[in-house]
Amino acid sequence: MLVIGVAGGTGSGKTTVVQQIVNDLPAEEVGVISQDSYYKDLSQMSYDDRCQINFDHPDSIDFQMLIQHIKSLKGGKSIQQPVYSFAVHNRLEESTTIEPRKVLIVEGILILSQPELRKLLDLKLYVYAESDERLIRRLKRDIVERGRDLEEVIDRYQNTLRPMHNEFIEPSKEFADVIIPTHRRNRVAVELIRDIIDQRIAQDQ
Ligand SMILES: Nc1ncnc2c1ncn2[C@@H]1O[C@H](COP(=O)(O)OP(=O)(O)O)[C@@H](O)[C@H]1O
Ligand SMILES: Nc1ccn([C@@H]2O[C@H](COP(=O)(O)O)[C@@H](O)[C@H]2O)c(=O)n1
Repeated sequence: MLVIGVAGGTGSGKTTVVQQIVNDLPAEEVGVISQDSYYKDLSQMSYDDRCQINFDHPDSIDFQMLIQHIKSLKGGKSIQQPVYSFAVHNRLEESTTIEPRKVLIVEGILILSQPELRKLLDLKLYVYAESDERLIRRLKRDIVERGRDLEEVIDRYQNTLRPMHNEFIEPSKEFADVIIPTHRRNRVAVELIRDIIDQRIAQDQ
C-alpha cells in the first residue's frame, strides 16, 4: 500500500487537491481518511464548553487512533472511521467502514506535525496558499457549509487558528517531499502526483 500524507493550513485546498487526485484514479484502488474524523470524543462536555476548544492544537486530535487505523489498513484490515460533525463540535454515534486499498490518502492540517505518523507516510505533500487567501476561503466555506458566522470565524482565526498555524502547521512544511501551491487550480502538480501513484500501482502488479 502507498500511503500519501497531505497537510497544509486550513483553506489551503487540501480537500480540493485530494479530490482531484482521487477523481483521476479507479475508485477501487484509493481510499481517503481525514484527520478531521479523529477529533477527540467530547461527549462529556456541554456544547458551550466544546465551542471554546482549540481545534487547531495537536492535543485535540486522537492521533493514536489515527495511527492505529493506518497500521490496520496497511495490514489489510478494514477500519471503522469515526464520523465528525462540525455543527455540534463532536463525533457522531455512527462510523464509516474504510476498506484497505492500493493507495491511502491521509489528509489534515497536522498530518506532517507528528513524528510517529510521518514514519507511516511514503509520500508527504504540503498544500500551500497565502494566509489572506486561506482566511477568505475559510470564511466563505465555514459560513456556507459549517453553519458559522463572521464573528465566530474571525475570533477562532485570531485566538487559536493563526497562532497554532504558526507554531505547528507552517513549520511542518519542512518535512514535505512536494509543496503544492494553490493560488490557482494547479493541474500540473496534481498530474505529477498522479504519475507517482500510477508508477507505484504498476510496480505492485
Ligand atoms: N485553487 C483554488 N482556487 C480557488 N478556490 C479554491 C482553491 N482550492 C480550494 N478552493 C476553495 O477554498 C475552500 C477551501 O478549500 P478546501 O479544499 O476545503 O481546503 P482545506 O481542505 O485545505 O481546508 C473551498 O471552498 C474550495 O472550493
Ligand atoms: N469543531 C471544529 C473542529 C475543527 N474546526 C476547524 O477545522 C479546521 C480543520 O479543518 P480543514 O478542513 O479546514 O482543514 C481547523 O482549522 C479547526 O479550526 C472547527 O472550526 N470546528
